[in-house]
Amino acid sequence: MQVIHTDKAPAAVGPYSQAIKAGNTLYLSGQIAINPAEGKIVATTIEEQAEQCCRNIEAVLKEAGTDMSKVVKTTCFLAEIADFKAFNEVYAKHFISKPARSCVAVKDLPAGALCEIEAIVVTE
Ligand SMILES: CC(=[NH2+])C(=O)[O-]
Repeated sequence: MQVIHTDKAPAAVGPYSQAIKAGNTLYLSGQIAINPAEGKIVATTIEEQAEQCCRNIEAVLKEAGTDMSKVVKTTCFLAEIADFKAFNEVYAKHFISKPARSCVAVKDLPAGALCEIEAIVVTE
């Protein structure tokens, strides 16, 4: 088991790692729209927050030596299901390979985030 950490993605806001590699599978913790340089959520709209989540995921994947094309499954959490369409438009620009996905609306997300994305990657 290998812990993945990069300063180019936000530090965890709780007791978890940014990602854990176990065998040829990489499990990414959920990313909310924390800007790693600021250490807080700066983005205000769902589009901006979705973009920051994707950038954070890309940074963790890069640290692990992989990329978005290897993501096999994501789980997406929205604070408002009304954001589904706008969220999808940003998400689709990053997850071009269309991994399997579940997307649900939840009551609240950490730090008042509007969205959170977690991902599973199978490496070679
Ligand atoms: C943001 C997140 N991944 C957590 O578990 O709080």
